[in-house]
Amino acid sequence: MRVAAIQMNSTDDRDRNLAVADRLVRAAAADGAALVVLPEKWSVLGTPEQLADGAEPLDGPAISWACATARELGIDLVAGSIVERVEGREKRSNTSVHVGPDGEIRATYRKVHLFDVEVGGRVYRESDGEEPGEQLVCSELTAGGEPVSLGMGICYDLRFPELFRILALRGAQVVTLPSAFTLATTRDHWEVLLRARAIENQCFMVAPNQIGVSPPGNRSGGRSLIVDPWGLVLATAPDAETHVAAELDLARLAEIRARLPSLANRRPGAYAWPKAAL
Ligand SMILES: O=C(O)CNC(=O)[C@H](CS)NC(=O)CCC(=O)C(=O)O
Repeated sequence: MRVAAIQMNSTDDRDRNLAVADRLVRAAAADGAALVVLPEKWSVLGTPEQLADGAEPLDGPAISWACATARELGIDLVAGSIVERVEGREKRSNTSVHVGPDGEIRATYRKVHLFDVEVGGRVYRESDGEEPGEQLVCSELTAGGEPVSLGMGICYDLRFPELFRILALRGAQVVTLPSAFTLATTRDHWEVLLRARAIENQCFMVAPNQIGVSPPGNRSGGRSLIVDPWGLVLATAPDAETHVAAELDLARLAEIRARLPSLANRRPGAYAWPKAAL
């Protein structure tokens, strides 16, 4: 199965972002990708006010475009994450949407771990405007007539290995991680964490990142990556708005899990912390 990660420099200009996404998703499909993944907040990225203004429901312009485009191109499209406005709720969600080749929404995952962090001289308080999701999500797609289990994470989730372990135990073979990782943490943590999650859970990681400056001057680090279950980097994006693609060999995944059965060798019975220590 050929997959692609789309790297973007999204801004608060939704029309501009949709036009770039449209061009890059079409290029990825023309390059043979059957699964294409957009980055975090690809449709609108900006100040908290701009994010609030750019929020939309799942039948708004961004996901409507994603459904029509996935159907037209006959691809599975993980429409990164968008800032989702939910009827009857004050705060928004950071929501990743899997659309199938028939243009139907297959799964939605709302980011569980929100980014309330000081890094690179800036303060991020994602929870001011957004509400965390309360459940982990695996979706499914079909490649060469075989079902493929798709685990869904978003950006800062990458720092919580338990999320990926649980997705792997539920059967995830390919994990998508749309991101807007900061420049500082892309430099020092991004590749290490992605390769670790791939190695320890023996799954493919498809991780498109934002690149460059977005309002009000936040910097994202690019280096969108596709990693295999042995931890090898199959593709890295250069510093540009572009797509990168790689062929995922699912037979290799099965072989790695059979020969180095660390998932099967877990000892959950020994992991219960002694009650006396709590
Ligand atoms: O940067 C922006 O403008 C927008 N960023 C985002 O939307 C999100 C939430 S603020 N970024 C992350 O989760 C970064 C995680 C991260 O960078 C890490 O864990 O190191």
